[in-house]
Amino acid sequence: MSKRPRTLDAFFAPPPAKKQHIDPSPSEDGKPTTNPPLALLEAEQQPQSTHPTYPFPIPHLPHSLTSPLPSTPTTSPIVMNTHPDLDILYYKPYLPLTTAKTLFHHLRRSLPFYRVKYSIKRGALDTSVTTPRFTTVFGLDSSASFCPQSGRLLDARTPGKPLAPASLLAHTERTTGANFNFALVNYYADGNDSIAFHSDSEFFLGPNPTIASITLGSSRDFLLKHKPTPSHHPSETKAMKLPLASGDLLLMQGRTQSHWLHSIPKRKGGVGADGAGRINITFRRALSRAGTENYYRYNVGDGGGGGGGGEEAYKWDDARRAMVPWKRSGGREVEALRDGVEHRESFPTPVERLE
Ligand SMILES: O=C(O)CCC(=O)C(=O)O
Ligand SMILES: [Fe+2]
Repeated sequence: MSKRPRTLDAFFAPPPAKKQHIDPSPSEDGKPTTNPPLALLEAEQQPQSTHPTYPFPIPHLPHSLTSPLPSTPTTSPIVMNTHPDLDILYYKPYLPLTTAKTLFHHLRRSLPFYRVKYSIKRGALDTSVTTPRFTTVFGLDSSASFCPQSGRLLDARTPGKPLAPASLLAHTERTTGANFNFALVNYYADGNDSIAFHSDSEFFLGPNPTIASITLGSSRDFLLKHKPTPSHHPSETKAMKLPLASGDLLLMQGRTQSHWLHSIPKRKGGVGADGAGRINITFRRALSRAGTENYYRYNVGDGGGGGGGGEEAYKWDDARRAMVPWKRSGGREVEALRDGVEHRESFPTPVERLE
């Protein structure tokens, strides 16, 4: 077992040693291309990372995915700052199309996802909510680390290692000038999967957080509207629509989270024309342990970094072309889950999201 706490870096970092090289197949014009099947094949041959609380082995990104990320951004962003309080940079595209496609298939195939169930108070009533999309999360706030033996979260007094520089994360940090320590991953399998209007203005992200949001796979509409104001500004009622496409990056910053709401509405007609689902990665920076606990609770459920257990994991099944419940095995997982039960009770009241 690894002695090093492995979180975001374990997934996004390139593997430590290049064991073998598979030449990418040439395209018609003779230039090498990143070919998805080859890249996936390559991924299967990479050493796998482990994480004591995650707790499944996860393949590293294939080299063919890390090498095409240039050291400087290739496109200038569209600046969206003429509406009140809106401060968005829209990189369209941010990743080359073939890279985005390969990354989509790699992530969908490799990651365990969850459909987290939780309860919220509506008036006096406890209402049970099932998140209407698949989610998972990687990362730790800057005050926390994982104990590799027990899977517990350790507090600030325990020396934790900073996240290692990693390919997609580092590229996004270089592009945006921001620093991140979390990646939330959403998978919208079809048009019924969605996220309701909300803002990511959680206190543990600090005031005016910067959030980088990457789209992979199918396009989906992203709606933005201003939060209610005393003057009933028109942007409260007429939502702005951005058709986010594979490889796009949206950087939300400044007063965007404190003053605007965003959503991915359900879409009639199921999946997009390309027949695939959509993966969304958001990079964020949590400033306190409350961030770690909240993100794991709401994106992995009680099987995640905070301990607990019981949330069902799903994995992509190539033959059935669907997410199917994943039957896990292995002693380490059971140990982490058992260990987490008592720890779960020490959670602070989580920040709730309305679906
Ligand atoms: O899928 C998206 O583009 C948005 C996801 C989102 O808003 C969130 O996870 O907070
Ligand atoms: Fe959001």
